[in-house]
Amino acid sequence: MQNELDTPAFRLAVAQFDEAAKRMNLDRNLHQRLKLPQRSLMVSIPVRMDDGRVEVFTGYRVHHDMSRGPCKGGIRYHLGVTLGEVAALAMWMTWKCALAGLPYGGAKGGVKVNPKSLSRDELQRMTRRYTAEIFPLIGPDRDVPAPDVGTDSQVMAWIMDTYSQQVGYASPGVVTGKPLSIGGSLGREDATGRGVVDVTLAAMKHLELDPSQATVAIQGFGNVGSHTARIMQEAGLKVVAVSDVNGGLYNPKGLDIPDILKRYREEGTPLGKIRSGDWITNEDLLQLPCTVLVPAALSEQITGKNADKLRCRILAEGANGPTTMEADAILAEKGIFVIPDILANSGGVIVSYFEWVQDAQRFGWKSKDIQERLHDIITAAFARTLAFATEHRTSMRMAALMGGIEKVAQAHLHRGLYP
Ligand SMILES: NC(=O)C1=CN([C@@H]2O[C@H](COP(=O)(O)OP(=O)(O)OC[C@H]3O[C@@H](n4cnc5c(N)ncnc54)[C@H](O)[C@@H]3O)[C@@H](O)[C@H]2O)C=CC1
Ligand SMILES: O=C(O)CCC(=O)C(=O)O
Repeated sequence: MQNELDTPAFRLAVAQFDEAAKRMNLDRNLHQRLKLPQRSLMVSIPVRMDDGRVEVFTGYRVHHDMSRGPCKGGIRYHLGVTLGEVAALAMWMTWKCALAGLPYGGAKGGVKVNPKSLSRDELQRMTRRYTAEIFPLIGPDRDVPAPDVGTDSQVMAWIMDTYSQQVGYASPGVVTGKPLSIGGSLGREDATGRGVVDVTLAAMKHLELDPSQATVAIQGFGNVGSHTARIMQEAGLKVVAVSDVNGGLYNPKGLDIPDILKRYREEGTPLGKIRSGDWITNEDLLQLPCTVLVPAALSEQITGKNADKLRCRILAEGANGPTTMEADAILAEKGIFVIPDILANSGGVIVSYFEWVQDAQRFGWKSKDIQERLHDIITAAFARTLAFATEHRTSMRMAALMGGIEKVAQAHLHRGLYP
């Protein structure tokens, strides 16, 4: 298995973990165990295509660690999906859930596919077959998937339906990020973006920066990027750049985000045809002068090659694993304040937790309560991480990782597994 795990994302996750484990003097046996997934399932997914052919897709579901509770983590549909990437994302989920104090372990899933190349019927058939193949691993008390890159509430609804058919009753708690009609939660759709804004505002307060004078550039305009843009603007910051896979728009005077959202999301107009700013590449976007840079697309975007060119004051990592370790060292030298992924983007899984609790309670919470509880949990995690980083003179990333790993280590210790 180790050869198949050997991908850039997995190497990054393990290198971060090794560094944190060394600093905290983590038990050697536990270190060896947590370097690898607890279990990984690789599945073949035969799908009848609309033209009658059968195409076989490859999918994965990985459980990194379940010492603290059921596993939790999204499902990614993307051509770049590999076992190593899914395993890295699962490891990050373990630390993320522990850091936020959620009673979960870490998991992730994925299918190597471009979902945009499938018809809606093909996508539904593929999702149902993938669910049937990973059925032995998932369940409300076992492993609870959610949306990630290339998946959304509709995909979660198909998973919930397929799982429910198998067990013979409606089981809303098997996934989060569902439509409201089948047990979804208010506020889950924009939760990751809302959390990014909550921690960005906390960082600005710490750095004594005025939000009304701040500019924001956001790479990625999907679930995380688009809601981050809207909520940043609602909070009084000026969003000067947004992008998707094809490139982005830049306007130093500020973009009209509600108008862009309406045309891009509701009318399907490509970003390049919305003339409210200059057209720039994704590489250009990362190098714009701005107060806050939010990578909200894929991993390893900020590397040893471009980190020196960043001109932001705060890097708020909406994406998972957007920054390599080499880049981290350069950003530290430049004095860029990094809010690491497992903290910055934890709003999604925090509200997923609320959804799972509401499903178990069969009782829906108000939007106001969800936003307040999200704010309380994520800003408390930010404050703990900042206090630890300051006291131990370490980076925010190492402080966040050590905070999460420590809770996982305690769970292993109390359960009598290690040392
Ligand atoms: N959806 C969620 O609740 C959470 C997502 N995340 C992370 O946030 C990131 C984005 O996820 P979502 O917004 O859910 O995905 P999404 O599929 O909704 O959107 C992805 C966006 O990234 C863009 N993109 C893809 N490749 C790109 C590239 N090479 N350069 C620039 N842009 C590119 C796409 O065009 C799209 O706008 C991922 O790293 C994901 O793991 C983290 C926590 C929760
Ligand atoms: O909402 C969830 O359960 C997980 C979201 C996710 O995949 C992530 O935080 O990376």
